[in-house]
Amino acid sequence: MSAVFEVERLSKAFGGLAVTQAVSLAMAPGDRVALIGPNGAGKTTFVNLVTGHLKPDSGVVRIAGEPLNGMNPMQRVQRGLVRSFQVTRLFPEMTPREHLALAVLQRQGRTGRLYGTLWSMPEVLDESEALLRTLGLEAAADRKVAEIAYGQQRLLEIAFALALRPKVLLLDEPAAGVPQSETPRIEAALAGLPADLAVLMIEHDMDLVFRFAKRVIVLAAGTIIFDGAPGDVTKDARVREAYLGSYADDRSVA
Ligand SMILES: Nc1ncnc2c1ncn2[C@@H]1O[C@H](COP(=O)(O)OP(=O)(O)OP(=O)(O)O)[C@@H](O)[C@H]1O
Repeated sequence: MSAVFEVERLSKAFGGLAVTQAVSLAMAPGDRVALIGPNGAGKTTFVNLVTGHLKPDSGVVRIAGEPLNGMNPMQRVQRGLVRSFQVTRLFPEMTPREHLALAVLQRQGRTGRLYGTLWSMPEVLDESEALLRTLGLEAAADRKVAEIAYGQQRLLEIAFALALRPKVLLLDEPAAGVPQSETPRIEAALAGLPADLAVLMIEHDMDLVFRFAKRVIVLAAGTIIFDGAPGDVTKDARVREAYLGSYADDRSVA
């Protein structure tokens, strides 16, 4: 299948520090990829380059064949490249239903008209309702975000991203900080993501990586040192040295 997301020789240095070094990858619709690597490997910088929050020194990012060079983050969202909204960017006084309605309006380019007309737009409300149901957020739908559980806030991040109808979804540690009792719901939400969506998840929790990803990319010191099947990643000598040594040993004992 042809690539929906392509990164070609993306590079970025901060002063003398080369943080992203000629990184290339391609993903097809439906791919489930985990991006892992030690602290400081350059994962966040890579995502910021891709989303347009940072300007690369060189390289190209394409969505469905279209180069995104020079586009700002919002233009990239409109092309289908969506990073899951961060909890810290949710509005504490607004409800999940209101967030999702706003996301749908944003996608439709109608954010100028807010509350007065929002509640008389049945198609916006129906879509919000469907997302609330998909993510299991019905019970929290009309409570203030500040008052709902952290796990529900993280589910809302995913719902918000889906309301933007991404082709490529970048997820940043979707279960981090979530109490163990709530993680099964996050994992269920990940398992239920649209089948044709390409998902790139940055994750430190290797158990979650192994349950979610069909392919693992390891970044170390700004370069990709492994890109392959989850079953092979813990056997790879460079990966063991750079990152996963102790985890791999634990698994081989288990
Ligand atoms: N704006 C910046 N200016 C200078 N150096 C930076 C900047 N942003 C990141 N760095 C450096 O780039 C390197 C990669 O950082 P980055 O945050 O991308 O790594 P990471 O893999 O996301 O790490 P973590 O897993 O800890 O979040 C680090 O050495 C960091 O100090």
